[in-house]
Amino acid sequence: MKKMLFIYNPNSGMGLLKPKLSDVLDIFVKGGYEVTVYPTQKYHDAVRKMGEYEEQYDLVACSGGDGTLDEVVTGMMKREDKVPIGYIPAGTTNDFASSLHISKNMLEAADTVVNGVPFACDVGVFNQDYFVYIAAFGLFTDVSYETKQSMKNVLGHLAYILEGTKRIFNIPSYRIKVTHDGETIEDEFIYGMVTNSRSVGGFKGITGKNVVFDDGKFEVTLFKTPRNPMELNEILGALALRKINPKRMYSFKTNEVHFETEEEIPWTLDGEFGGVHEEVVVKDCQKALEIMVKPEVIEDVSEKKGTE
Ligand SMILES: Nc1ncnc2c1ncn2[C@@H]1O[C@H](COP(=O)(O)OP(=O)(O)OP(=O)(O)O)[C@@H](O)[C@H]1O
Repeated sequence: MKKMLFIYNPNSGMGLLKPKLSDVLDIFVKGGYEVTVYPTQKYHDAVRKMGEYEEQYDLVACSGGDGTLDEVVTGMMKREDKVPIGYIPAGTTNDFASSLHISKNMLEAADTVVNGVPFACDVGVFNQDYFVYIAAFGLFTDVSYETKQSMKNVLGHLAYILEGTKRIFNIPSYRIKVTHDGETIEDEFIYGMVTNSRSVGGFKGITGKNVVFDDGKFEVTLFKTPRNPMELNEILGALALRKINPKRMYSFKTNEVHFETEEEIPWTLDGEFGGVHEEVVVKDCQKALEIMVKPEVIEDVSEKKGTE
């Protein structure tokens, strides 16, 4: 029998897993796995568990929100013996799962874990850390004025806060030197994100078109600081239409981008606090990990699309 480690966050988002746990485990066993189950006990526990296990598992499955997936991916990236990851989304937003068409129905997602196919997916390297689908700085990424939920739904709240600041004009702004592909941009920004995702905080389309997850490239979207109400309105308009406005935003694809600031700025990685940094190097580690997906979606999420 094949061996699976199943890590889940009993506290995550909607608490959907608990009533389905027995059925989920049944699907895993019927799928041919002997399962070791581990409910996370505290913050960062999944990373610790990933770093400690000595058994030879054929698959590591996890269930929880983006934070739990991020921890399992981070733990797997640090291991020599990498195996595919299965994911049952149980959080509130689940941007990444929806990008990979992983079902919100727990039992369907459990079926994909054991009967799906491994998809070699890009992983983001952020200085010494890792992320699955978004590294972001700026508004809402400062823990001191952060509520958990607003970190998740970044763009919704970006629009919300900007609406509220129409008159006050006290939006935190950062002067940043951004370098990618031999080009340098120096400007003032209120918000920026490096993504490998089709939706951010439920906002589909804002990270650009033709996003695939194994092309070795991120989408980088940077929002310039508005200097007057008209510029602010242009940003709000772009957010409402989920479209890039090249006058107010920079948008490009790259496999490596550097951010340098004079002051430390707060970042989030996959919706969790990612520390404050003056210098950040983000690299795309192409096809670094395998994630289980439904066979029929490979063509849609992969760069092979259209070239074969
Ligand atoms: N038993 C626990 N008690 C407290 N925190 C935990 C526990 N297990 C995991 N965590 C932490 O909770 C954080 C959030 O986890 P996760 O993303 O799975 O859920 P969520 O935040 O409810 O979901 P979503 O991100 O979709 O809103 C993670 O950083 C994780 O380390």
